[in-house]
Amino acid sequence: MAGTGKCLLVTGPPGVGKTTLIMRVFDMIRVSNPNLKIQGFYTQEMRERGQRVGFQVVTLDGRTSLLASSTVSSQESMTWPYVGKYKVDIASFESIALPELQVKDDTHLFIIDEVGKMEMFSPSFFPAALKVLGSNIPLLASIPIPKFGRDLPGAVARLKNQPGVTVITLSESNRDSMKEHIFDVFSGWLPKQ
Ligand SMILES: Nc1ncnc2c1ncn2[C@@H]1O[C@H](COP(=O)(O)OP(=O)(O)OP(=O)(O)O)[C@@H](O)[C@H]1O
Repeated sequence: MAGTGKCLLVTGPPGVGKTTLIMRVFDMIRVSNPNLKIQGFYTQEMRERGQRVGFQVVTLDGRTSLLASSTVSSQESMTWPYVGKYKVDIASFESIALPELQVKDDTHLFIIDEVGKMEMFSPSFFPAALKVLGSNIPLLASIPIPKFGRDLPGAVARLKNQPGVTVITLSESNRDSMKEHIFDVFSGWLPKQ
């Protein structure tokens, strides 16, 4: 790994606003220069009748795929790993996330929300994220801090320690000012219109 990455890593407890922040910054960047080629995905809750029933991955151009579900009961899902009450559909996640992490000559920015426990069940995901980091293409990513202070998986902790990675810890009091700060940092890294 060359360690030349231009990466901001947003961390914070569940629900503090990581996805919201990243999507707001994404919108600001897109408006500032609509010609940028931005790859990546964000992770979104799935709700039915007010209850959370799973998570899906959404690409930045709006395609969706299942990440994990508490209601799936097919034969196929018998072997899927559990995180809490959710079964992780690794194949579905990989089908949409891995192509987004392909480093291409004309990519300006990667967004990965999030590098979490469910995503880490894919053996190909973390190596792909490290490749993005080593590509010197700017990267905005999020990593959750687990609720009960358990250690992050080793690989995730490693990402935080890569050279070129700046960690931003989000709280309710700094999340609005961080939006401007992160946008400013990326504006300095990205081509102007
Ligand atoms: N700056 C903000 N002002 C007001 N509400 C916010 C803000 N950021 C997030 N929220 C609200 O907080 C809730 C959680 O936000 P979000 O999903 O972005 O958090 P998260 O840190 O990504 O959560 P998770 O770790 O579970 O993925 C949402 O309902 C969102 O509308």
